[in-house]
Amino acid sequence: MAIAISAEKPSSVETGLSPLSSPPPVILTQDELKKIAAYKAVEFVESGMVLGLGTGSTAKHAVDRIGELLRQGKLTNIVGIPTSKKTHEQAVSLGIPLSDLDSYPVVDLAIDGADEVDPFMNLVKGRGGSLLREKMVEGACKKFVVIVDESKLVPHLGGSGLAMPVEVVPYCWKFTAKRLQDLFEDCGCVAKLRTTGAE
Ligand SMILES: O=C[C@H](O)[C@H](O)[C@H](O)COP(=O)(O)O
Repeated sequence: MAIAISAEKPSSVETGLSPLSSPPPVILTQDELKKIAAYKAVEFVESGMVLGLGTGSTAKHAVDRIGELLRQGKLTNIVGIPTSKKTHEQAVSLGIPLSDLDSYPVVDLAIDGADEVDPFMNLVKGRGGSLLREKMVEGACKKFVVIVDESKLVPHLGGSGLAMPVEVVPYCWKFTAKRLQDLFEDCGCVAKLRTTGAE
């Protein structure tokens, strides 16, 4: 089951009041919108759950919130299964108890961001480099809550015009990149190795 939660910028409202008496418009940053959506998603979390912890700048807010609720004693007995090394480190720093799919092959709820969401809730994920682990953890969950801000909503997958993530094994990656590029050469796609810093 997949649920998408998105936060949209409020549209301006005509009030008929003079500009002097109108409150200033609330302008939320993209990060604030991500945080609002992430906090909403965490409302699905219940004590005792095994949770898939997503990766990325949106999921980070959800993991922060889960850590906060655990610290406050509002959530108890949670087991987190992180979808990346980065999320693992964040969860450890917040004191969230962690495990893996070997010990917990069924995940009650996973919360993660996405790169694109189409009107049918199909997703592009993995642009942050965590595609494989996300697929493993989120493929094992009973409920999947996807948190996105309005910039991720597209009329069709690929609609953002940004790179489509494909995870490959390191062995002969140039060979694989060439094969991939050849598949889509009619569209002028270029296969590029995603790098992080010097890696
Ligand atoms: O590999 C990364 C994940 O799929 C992320 O959930 C996705 O890239 C969205 O990341 P962000 O919330 O930073 O836009």
